[in-house]
Amino acid sequence: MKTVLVTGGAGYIGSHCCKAFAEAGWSVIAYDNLSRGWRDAVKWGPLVEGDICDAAAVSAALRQYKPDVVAHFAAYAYVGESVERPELYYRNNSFGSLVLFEEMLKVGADKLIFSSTCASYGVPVRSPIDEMHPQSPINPYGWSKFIIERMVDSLSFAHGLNAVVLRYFNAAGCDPDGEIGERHEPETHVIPLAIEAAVRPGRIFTVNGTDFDTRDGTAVRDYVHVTDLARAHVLAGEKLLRDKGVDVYNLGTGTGTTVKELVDAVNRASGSRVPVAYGPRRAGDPPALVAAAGKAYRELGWVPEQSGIDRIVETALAWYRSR
Ligand SMILES: NC(=O)c1ccc[n+]([C@@H]2O[C@H](COP(=O)([O-])OP(=O)(O)OC[C@H]3O[C@@H](n4cnc5c(N)ncnc54)[C@H](O)[C@@H]3O)[C@@H](O)[C@H]2O)c1
Ligand SMILES: O=c1ccn([C@@H]2O[C@H](COP(=O)(O)OP(=O)(O)O[C@H]3O[C@H](CO)[C@@H](O)[C@H](O)[C@H]3O)[C@@H](O)[C@H]2O)c(=O)[nH]1
Repeated sequence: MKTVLVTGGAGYIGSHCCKAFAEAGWSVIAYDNLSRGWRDAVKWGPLVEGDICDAAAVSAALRQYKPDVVAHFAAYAYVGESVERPELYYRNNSFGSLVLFEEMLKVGADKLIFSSTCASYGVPVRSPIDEMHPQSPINPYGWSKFIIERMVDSLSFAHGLNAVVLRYFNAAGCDPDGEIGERHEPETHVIPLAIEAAVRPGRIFTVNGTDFDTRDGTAVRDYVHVTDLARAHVLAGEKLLRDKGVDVYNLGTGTGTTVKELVDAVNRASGSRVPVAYGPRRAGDPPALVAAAGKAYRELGWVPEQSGIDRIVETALAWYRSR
């Protein structure tokens, strides 16, 4: 049986990946400091409570569990917060990743799956965005991830680190079995906030910006179901067991959805109307991010199966109601 150590395994995407790896027959260890994760989201193996910035704790976990693959999700991931407090992002994400990678190399753990982001592209110069698109982030979160990607390249060249870098577009939806879901505190993500406004009396959903150069003036994102993302990690893990080097894949669907279209989808799924207000753009938000993900389809054999916007909203709403 192969073992994967999942940093950030108590978080939203990390916990869904723990489930996918366990279902594929892997032994799963979650490594998380619970700063933004949830103890009860760790259900498919032990939780090691530790910080990626703590070299001794990382080293102890690697030595104890000897993972075949490390899947590295642990990070802060709010675009808006990163604009206000960039130092948090460079320390926790960029420095923390360096500590993790150094400790991995010291113990000979040389296979990494890294959670990168379409936020590393910045404002696209062409769309859909393929992996060769220039990376020029417009927020510190995107830069913190860009820096980690460059570290991965350099450590691969110098020390033989092998990696699959996955640039996710917008993770969305929840486990269709309802075992885990999207939980951020504070919640800043568009789908849970729109659902909350639809379901809880008195809540109003604010559209951030109506003057983007998009089909209805609101921002376009490529929403991809978290369960589809999770499956891509298992395929990436299997690839790492076969191949050496560094490979980069976009994970998205190729279909963009505007904020207004999302609100329509939440209206359809919930049977009520989201009360909407219109506000200014949020700092650091690109107008449109849509993936060209053909490389992942071709090379990993990954096909998104649950990423239609209605299915995403349906699973997110079911999770919300179950709580
Ligand atoms: N949510 C998205 O749409 C999206 C898109 C692209 C990339 N990503 C990336 O995917 C990863 C997971 O995102 P998420 O939405 O699940 O976030 P999340 O906040 O739900 O999960 C992150 C987890 O990492 C843990 N963590 C943070 N700092 C840590 C540290 N120093 N040491 C140990 N654990 C730490 C948190 O406690 C949390 O459980 C992140 O790397 C994020 O940048 C997310
Ligand atoms: O109440 C809200 C919340 C969000 N939005 C807008 O909806 C879009 C999507 O926002 P959000 O759900 O916060 O996602 P992103 O800001 O795109 O960031 C997510 O997706 C990125 C990839 O695009 C990841 O890297 C980040 O970690 C993840 O938080 C943006 O235009 C937001 O301004 C609103 O209009 N109203």
